[in-house]
Amino acid sequence: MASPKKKLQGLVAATLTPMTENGEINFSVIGRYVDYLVEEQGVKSIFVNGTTGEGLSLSIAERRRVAEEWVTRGRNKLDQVVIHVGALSLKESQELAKHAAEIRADGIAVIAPFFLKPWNKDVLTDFLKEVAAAAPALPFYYYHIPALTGVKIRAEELLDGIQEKIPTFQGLKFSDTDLLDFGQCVDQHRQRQFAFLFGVDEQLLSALVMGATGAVGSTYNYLGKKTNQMLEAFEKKDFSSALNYQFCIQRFINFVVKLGFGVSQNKAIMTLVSGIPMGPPRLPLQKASREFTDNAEAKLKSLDVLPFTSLEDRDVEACS
Ligand SMILES: CC(=O)N[C@@H]([C@@H](O)[C@H](O)[C@H](O)CO)[C@@H](O)CC(=O)C(=O)O
Repeated sequence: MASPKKKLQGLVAATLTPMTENGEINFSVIGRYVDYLVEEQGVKSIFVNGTTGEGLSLSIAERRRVAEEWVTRGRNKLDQVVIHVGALSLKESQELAKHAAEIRADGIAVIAPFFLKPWNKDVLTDFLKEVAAAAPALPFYYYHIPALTGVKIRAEELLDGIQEKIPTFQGLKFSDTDLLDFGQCVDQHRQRQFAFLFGVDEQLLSALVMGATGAVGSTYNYLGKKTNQMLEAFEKKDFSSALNYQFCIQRFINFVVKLGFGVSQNKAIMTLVSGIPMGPPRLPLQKASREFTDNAEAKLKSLDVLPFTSLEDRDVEACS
């Protein structure tokens, strides 16, 4: 059975895939991106080629190169690099899983195939098992994101007996708001040392209470430091501070969600906060508007989350 160097825990940034203005992948900034995550956000693990990374919008050749670049640039700097290898084609998924093992990534994750869909737990498990078998030495994570895949098989149901079928199964990345399902996954498998990684950043505190062992998300690219403060407060059982941090994060996410928030907007915010150009997203996504970026910047300043916020910019919203 695969055993990771150590359990995947804490914050895991779902990385964006930087692109040039003409839509090619901008590999040249990935080294800077790694340093930024580690040094400025205190985030030491990453999840590559997922939703935020537009993994399903990249060609297989691009996905391989992106994975390679993150693994290479992250060596001796990052704790863990998990590669999302989900694809509609089982063969492509297996090729990516094998490749992740060859480049010595720390783990692989897979979403449910979402065009011709598995309609029950056993079929989904069979698909995941075939992918996992292509990388028998790598920890395997199931990436549950029913709102995007349309595959509504409950994670609790899927986890039942999964390690008997997929010996490398190591954990769950749960990008859904159903805390009953999430809580039952934790409750029923606590003794197995699985990683339970929550994927709804604005609700992380509730998931921590349920037993989440870590979190994978888009906003940890630029709100990692703030979210780490929440994790520290939670760890110290300072629930009132933890709640303040969560509310602060929620104020920002709630604000941008109302403006329309997704991968494109995450790219614009990350560019603004880190100074590293993320470029536009790939079609069918469209670049965030200037108006969106200006509004997001003003909100971040009012919450005192931007490194360049001056004291005069602070208002009563600021959360420490
Ligand atoms: C649907 C979606 O993109 N969810 C994000 C969240 O981080 C999300 O952006 C955040 O909670 C704000 O709603 C992550 O779960 C996605 C993710 O981890 C990934 O990119 O693989």
